[in-house]
Amino acid sequence: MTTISFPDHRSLDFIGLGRLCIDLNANEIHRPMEDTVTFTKYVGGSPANITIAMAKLGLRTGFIGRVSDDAHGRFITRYLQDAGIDTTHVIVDRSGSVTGLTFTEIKSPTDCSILMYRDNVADLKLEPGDVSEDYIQSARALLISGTALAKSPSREAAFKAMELAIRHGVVIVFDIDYRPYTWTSADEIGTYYRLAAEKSDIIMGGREEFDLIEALDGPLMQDDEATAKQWFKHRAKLVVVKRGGDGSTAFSADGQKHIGAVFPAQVVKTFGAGDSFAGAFIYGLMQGWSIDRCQRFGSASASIVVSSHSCSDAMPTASQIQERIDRFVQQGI
Ligand SMILES: Nc1ncnc2c1ncn2[C@@H]1O[C@H](COP(=O)(O)OP(=O)(O)OP(=O)(O)O)[C@@H](O)[C@H]1O
Ligand SMILES: O=C(O)C[C@@H](O)[C@H](O)C(=O)CO
Repeated sequence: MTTISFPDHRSLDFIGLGRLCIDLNANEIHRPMEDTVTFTKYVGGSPANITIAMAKLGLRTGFIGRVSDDAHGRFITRYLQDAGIDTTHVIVDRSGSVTGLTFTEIKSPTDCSILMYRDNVADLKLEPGDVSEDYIQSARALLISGTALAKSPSREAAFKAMELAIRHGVVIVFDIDYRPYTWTSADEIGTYYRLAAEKSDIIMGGREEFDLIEALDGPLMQDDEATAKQWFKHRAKLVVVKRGGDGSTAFSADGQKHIGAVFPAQVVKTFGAGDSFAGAFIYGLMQGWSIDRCQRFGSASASIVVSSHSCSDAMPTASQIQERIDRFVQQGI
């Protein structure tokens, strides 16, 4: 079994890098956003959600990012601190930037969409000088979310963080996290995502996200096995293809394929599944669990979060996840 070897004797388990935003989730659901009057505010941003998930699971976490110099930035920083996440490298951006906003529309449990306001956002103002070698070196794992590659100087900051992580044996988790905003062309997307994927130990994404970054490889791709082989040529030890309500497939470099099942849920909204899955899955890897157990843990976590109104707030503890697994085992699922 391919296990991921995380370095020991580090002061942090996990550092997230990139998007620190705000989710505004519709309160009046089962209708189009035009008919929504009120929203509930949560911390958002995929890397923030995943880091919050890791903190809720009891890991020692930190974050490298920029927040806006206003009440939204202060809200985010305070929330991270309250969650036990180190914010010594969360920087207040003083260029007049704003916090990215994600409005969510919940038309039905299976028809959800997000509307993102991302002009002049603070998270993409992250600079290479914000990335400290000592800080990177203090972690067992570093999460890079693909949207951090969408624009300079965040792009260069992310690549610097990856180079430092490689230098110091920090495991790089690359969540493709494709969001169409900010990117200018398919070639730009392919170029930077591929460069990042080639440096990463663990790559996670949806089938369509892998197709997007593998476009250069032509029609041969769109096949999970081919995708895994493609990235095993580089540094990857684990490639996870997420397929929504159809579960996930994890490929390990030793040639094994692991099918992850889905835990039934009373779905409120579908988004947040990937971030909760990722947090619990990586947590399991850091415990030295088998990949099958990590997938179960990730799927159970996702089933909790898709049954909730929020993403970040709803991230569960390890006992909550295990309780859900135990309940389904007792029910023979
Ligand atoms: N409707 C659902 N019910 C239960 N579990 C789900 C559901 N949708 C997704 N999951 C679980 O979450 C995992 C990841 O979901 P998905 O593939 O949607 O990730 P994603 O596209 O990154 O999600 P997000 O919408 O957060 O970006 C799946 O492999 C599955 O285990
Ligand atoms: O990643 C984003 O910017 C949006 C998230 O905050 C939101 O919770 C979501 O869509 C998670 O999948």
